[in-house]
Amino acid sequence: MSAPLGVILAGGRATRMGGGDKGLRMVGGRRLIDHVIDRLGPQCGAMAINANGDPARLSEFGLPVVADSLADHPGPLAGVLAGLDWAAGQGATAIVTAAADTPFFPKDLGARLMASAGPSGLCLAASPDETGRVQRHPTFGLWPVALRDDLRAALTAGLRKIVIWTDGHGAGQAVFDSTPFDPFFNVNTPEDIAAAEALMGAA
Ligand SMILES: Nc1nc2c(ncn2[C@@H]2O[C@H](COP(=O)(O)OP(=O)(O)OP(=O)(O)O)[C@@H](O)[C@H]2O)c(=O)[nH]1
Repeated sequence: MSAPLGVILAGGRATRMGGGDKGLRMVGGRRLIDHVIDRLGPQCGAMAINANGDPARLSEFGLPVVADSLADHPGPLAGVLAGLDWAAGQGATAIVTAAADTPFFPKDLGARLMASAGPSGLCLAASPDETGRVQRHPTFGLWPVALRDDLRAALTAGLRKIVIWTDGHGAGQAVFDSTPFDPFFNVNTPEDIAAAEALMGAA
């Protein structure tokens, strides 16, 4: 199987950050999306960024910027669908998604998702939280292009919660270690930027 394509989910309103594009925030002297590109690039074929609004503001990364294909559908699932539509146009069979606000996600994300995929080819990443309970991270997943019309129909019918759809398709789960810190730590607030910079040396 050829390597999946990579899609960086960079939509959303970033209300906890005070608005704007979270992916353009500086962490350790670089934009969050730069960190994500560095991690995802070696794990996939071509990459694209998904975001709403004017794509020109994200053109500096030199990657295609794909807008959500379903207007007015809040949440990252619309971004996953837009990524699948883009990948279909490239003749690809699957995408790996990564959130633009998560600078330390695992360097073996794509390989582990592929190794743990369910029969439909779907897989989500997960990691234990501070209580030891395994939490899924639905913005980090392996998504087969063959399911895009099914996803489009579900979203059009009002689906909001990713895991309802992935559970319905027997998605696999790749569980990553959370020590010394959770690699899916994401930057939501200005305080999280400081926390990410403190972690930078350890990542
Ligand atoms: N395409 C798309 N992606 C989204 C949307 N909402 C959130 N995301 C992505 O989903 C991931 C998690 O986003 P959140 O932090 O929960 O939401 P947010 O809107 O970015 O931030 P808050 O407003 O502070 O909750 C990030 O990668 C976002 O870029 C959306 O409406 N469309």
